[in-house]
Amino acid sequence: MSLQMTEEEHMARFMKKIENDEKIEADDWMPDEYRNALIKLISMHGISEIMGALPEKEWVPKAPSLRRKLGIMAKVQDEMGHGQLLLRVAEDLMKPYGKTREHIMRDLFSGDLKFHNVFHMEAPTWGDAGLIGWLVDGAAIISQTNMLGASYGPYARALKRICAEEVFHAQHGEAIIMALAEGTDEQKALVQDAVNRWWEALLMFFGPADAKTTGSSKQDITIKYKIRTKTNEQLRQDFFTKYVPRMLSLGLTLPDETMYYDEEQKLWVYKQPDWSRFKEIIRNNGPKSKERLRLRELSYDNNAWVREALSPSGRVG
Ligand SMILES: CC(C)(COP(=O)(O)OP(=O)(O)OC[C@H]1O[C@@H](n2cnc3c(N)ncnc32)[C@H](O)[C@@H]1OP(=O)(O)O)[C@@H](O)C(=O)NCCC(=O)NCCSC(=O)Cc1ccccc1
Repeated sequence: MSLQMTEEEHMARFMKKIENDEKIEADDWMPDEYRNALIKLISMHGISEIMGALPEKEWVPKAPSLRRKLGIMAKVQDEMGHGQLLLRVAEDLMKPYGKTREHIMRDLFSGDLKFHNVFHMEAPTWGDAGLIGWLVDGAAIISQTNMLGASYGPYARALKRICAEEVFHAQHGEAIIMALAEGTDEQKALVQDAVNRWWEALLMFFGPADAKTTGSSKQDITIKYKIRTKTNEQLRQDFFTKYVPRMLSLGLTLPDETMYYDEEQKLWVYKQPDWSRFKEIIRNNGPKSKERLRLRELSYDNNAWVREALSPSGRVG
């Protein structure tokens, strides 16, 4: 019967499901606009988790104690796991286009698929390693809980597990930052320097407020289809509300002297980051973009034999 339905009837039924908060599953009919928005969002999210493992991976051999080494090693492993989980979700969506995870990886190497701005940045000290866990994972929790009720079932279910693990990651980061913030002057300075270095990248984390910066924005589409509920700017404001008081209570100085909370508007007023720099960074012209992409590509090629052995046509042993 469903084969005889017209495109309009399919669309009406689909929108009814969205309105009723029913989940859309991988094999259900969906409009191209919905599928393409999900592919873009989930492949970018998945690949960012994988690229996101690299800055902290640099700190595994240099962690200051065995306990910290085990903690950061487990986190790196978790992030790679999140990436794999999400790439599987994206792969299912790309089936009608005959594309696989291999294509996502190739798109990353060719520059066609962008990864998250924060993972193009340097992490030169142990303060940066702690700050990534505390504030980058903290920002990730805010953006991802915004999609826990996503209309696309496979993504919502993957996010449930991912968010639960991200909470551990944020606690791991917070523990590192608290230890440094209660330490010597030199240790306190490590945290402040890391905050100064990461502030702009953290503002950029949630994306530009509207399409003026990048020329396109899928916020309207993702909100219309109930993939997310809040806009990029609302998420950024939530981040300030949660973390600015915590940063101040640790004795940290905000790198933006002009920032304040406007009681009337119920909004944080802050200095905009340099959005032209954001565009450059996500075009793989950030401080660590090329080096991390090279590393990713090298390990992808070195491990080709594993994928080959596991493929149905591959030989094992
Ligand atoms: C909220 C936002 C980030 C941005 O909302 P959107 O609806 O996409 O905004 P909009 O359409 O207005 O953007 C216009 C254009 O700009 C692009 N663009 C925007 N922002 C960024 C950006 N920040 N970086 C780079 N590009 C960005 C966007 O793609 C689009 O490109 P186009 O012009 O179409 O080519 C959304 O993508 C999201 O929720 N992602 C899922 C969660 C996720 O990715 N989490 C992070 C990683 S996991 C993590 O952190 C855990 C972890 C921690 C530690 C270590 C390891 C792992």
